[in-house]
Amino acid sequence: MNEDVLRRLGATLASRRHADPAVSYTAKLFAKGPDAILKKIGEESAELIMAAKDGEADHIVYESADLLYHVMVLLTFCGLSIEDVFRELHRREGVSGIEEKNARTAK
Ligand SMILES: N=c1c2ncn([C@@H]3O[C@H](COP(=O)(O)OP(=O)(O)OP(=O)(O)O)[C@@H](O)[C@H]3O)c2ncn1[C@@H]1O[C@H](COP(=O)(O)O)[C@@H](O)[C@H]1O
Repeated sequence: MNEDVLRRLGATLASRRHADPAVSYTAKLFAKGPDAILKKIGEESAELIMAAKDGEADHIVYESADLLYHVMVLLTFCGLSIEDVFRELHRREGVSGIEEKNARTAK
């Protein structure tokens, strides 16, 4: 569970890079290219916002999973992995939100 499920999903998505778009939704997205993946992220974000407005827990979880999946597809397409995101989240663990905000505005 936890990080492992995202690692396994990442490995599955990487294996879809050269898969048949007729049998893999991920391969279909890869074949369509970055604009199609970004469009899906926009749509899924909007669906999550609507679910949150409705306030039904199962729906929020369902739409969050859809969005996470599409973000994972984007990371894979960009040659990145969830490990890169984990590293960034681990870096932030020891930093308060205000410190992080100050560091960003100083850039
Ligand atoms: N987690 C997911 C996942 N979440 C969402 N989706 C797809 O994303 C779609 C999002 O649905 P929408 O509601 O936006 O609408 P839709 O009309 O179905 O999608 P579009 O045709 O509009 O793009 C779903 O219908 C699924 O096809 C996913 N597809 C795959 N996975 C994982 O990826 C693995 C590999 O999948 P394939 O590449 O299909 O083998 C699977 O085993 C799963 O673990």
